[in-house]
Amino acid sequence: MAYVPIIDFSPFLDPSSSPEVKKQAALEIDRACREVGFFYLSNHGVDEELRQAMLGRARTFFENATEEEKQAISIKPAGTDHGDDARGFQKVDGRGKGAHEAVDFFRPVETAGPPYEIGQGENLWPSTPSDLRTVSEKYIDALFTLATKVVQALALGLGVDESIFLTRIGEAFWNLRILGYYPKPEGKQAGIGDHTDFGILTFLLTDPQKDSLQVLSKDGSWEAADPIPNTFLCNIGDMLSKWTDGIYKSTRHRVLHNSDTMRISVPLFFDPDWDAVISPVLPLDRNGEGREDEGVRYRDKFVQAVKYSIVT
Ligand SMILES: O=C(O)CCC(=O)C(=O)O
Ligand SMILES: [Fe+2]
Repeated sequence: MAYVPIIDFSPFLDPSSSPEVKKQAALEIDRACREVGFFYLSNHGVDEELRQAMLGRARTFFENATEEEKQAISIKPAGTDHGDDARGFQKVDGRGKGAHEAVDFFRPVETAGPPYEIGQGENLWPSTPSDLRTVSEKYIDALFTLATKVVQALALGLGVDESIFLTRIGEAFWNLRILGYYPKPEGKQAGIGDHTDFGILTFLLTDPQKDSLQVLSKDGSWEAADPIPNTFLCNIGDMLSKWTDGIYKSTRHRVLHNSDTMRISVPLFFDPDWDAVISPVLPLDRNGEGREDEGVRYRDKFVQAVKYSIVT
């Protein structure tokens, strides 16, 4: 029995499903969030052709982009030139953590720059492949629709008024990342060091390779989270953990990639609005108003994440 549960999301997409059926599915998600922090979502409504197009474009980038092109779109320090410390290409050499290459794109933020503050610059789209941007934008749109529905399902499972969540994700800050794990980098481990994601929910799309991603279980063992066809692997980020006063866990995970083939993955991080303040909505006797004094402004969390390089 796999450690991470599979959740059938169709009750939330089928307009004819009864409130009881929806509630049942919401409670299944709730349980996965409390106990594991990860779940596979099946029957999620995102077109398989679009998912494969997204994955395929990411692979084309890592297989074909030249070093010059990677250099041209590499992340530059905020405040200099057009840099913002966050958007663009990076080669992570590992140093005991895990070697990989990544390109990060973020929701555009209204900004006065250049020069730009952290995270507030322009996306640096590569020209290989030439339609990476159009495919990504279509993919992000589809994921946005899905993520909003998942957040509604979370509210239902928690018994919280969904507007508390929806008013803070109307312009949710997203981060689309394309990742390439090259096989057997010399003297290094291909992968990503263990970490938690820091937003609300991550929707992971990967190629079919197994034995790469691992999830830390409650009893301290690392459990495989291998891809399951036609599903998204979803996990909880720190902001959702904060929102639920730690009842939902942002679970640590890592990638150790040892095969001879390059592995491609595409996480979409779905985060709160850039300026949203996230404070605990639980327990419910607080009327879901949250404790503003304990609130975290998402953009401050983001800046901190970039500064201390938890943007892995
Ligand atoms: O590549 C993966 O499977 C996971 C990537 C990940 O955890 C991340 O980028 O935060
Ligand atoms: Fe992650």
